[in-house]
Amino acid sequence: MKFSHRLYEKVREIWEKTHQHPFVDGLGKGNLPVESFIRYMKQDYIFLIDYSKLFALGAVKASNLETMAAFAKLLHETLHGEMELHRGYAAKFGISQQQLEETKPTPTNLAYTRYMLNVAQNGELAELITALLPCMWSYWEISRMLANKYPEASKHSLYGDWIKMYASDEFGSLATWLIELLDQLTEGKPERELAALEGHFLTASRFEYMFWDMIYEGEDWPV
Ligand SMILES: Cc1ncc(CN)c(N)n1
Repeated sequence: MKFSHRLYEKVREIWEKTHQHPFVDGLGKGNLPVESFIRYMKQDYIFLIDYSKLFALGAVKASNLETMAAFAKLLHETLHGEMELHRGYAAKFGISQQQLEETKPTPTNLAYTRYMLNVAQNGELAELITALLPCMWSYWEISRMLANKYPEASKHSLYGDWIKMYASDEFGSLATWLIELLDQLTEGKPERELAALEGHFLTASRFEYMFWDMIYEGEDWPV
């Protein structure tokens, strides 16, 4: 069995629960309150600033030019493709780029990005990938699931662009490239190392669920 299949099985229940989360469902149904989406978009923008750095670290840890170039492409696509989606939404809501950048992270947002950056800085390339992969892979899954479940979802005047971007073949091909690289890197690795990688994938999948939930519940610092 490919290691990515093992990872998928490990987190299947968490991802299914994520698919049913009212925030995610509201994106598909189109009835998510706009204030929740604005809060998400601002938190996600600063999340992506840190997330981009993981790709830069991936280029540092890559062992060949082809892999370096692919991480550089992922970095570019995140800064200029994915984050452009957020800047476009912000402009619609009258939020400036500076206001976006000055958003203060919630506890869950900060904990999630610090966790991934810590793994990326201290671990080898396979660890970096398992920590960042639920982010890309689960968004690709969620958006395709929503597009199938709610055929009108990708035409929604507000949330349609979000669904189209994450369900796109371009986004999917970046996620698939990472999955395939991880499968190559883990071939023949001892069980002790595979279990540690599985642990990163599980933790990041839990954080993905928590990210949706903290927006929905309006999490903030208690003091
Ligand atoms: C929290 C989160 N997770 C995943 C993605 C998809 N890159 C995102 N934009 N934000």
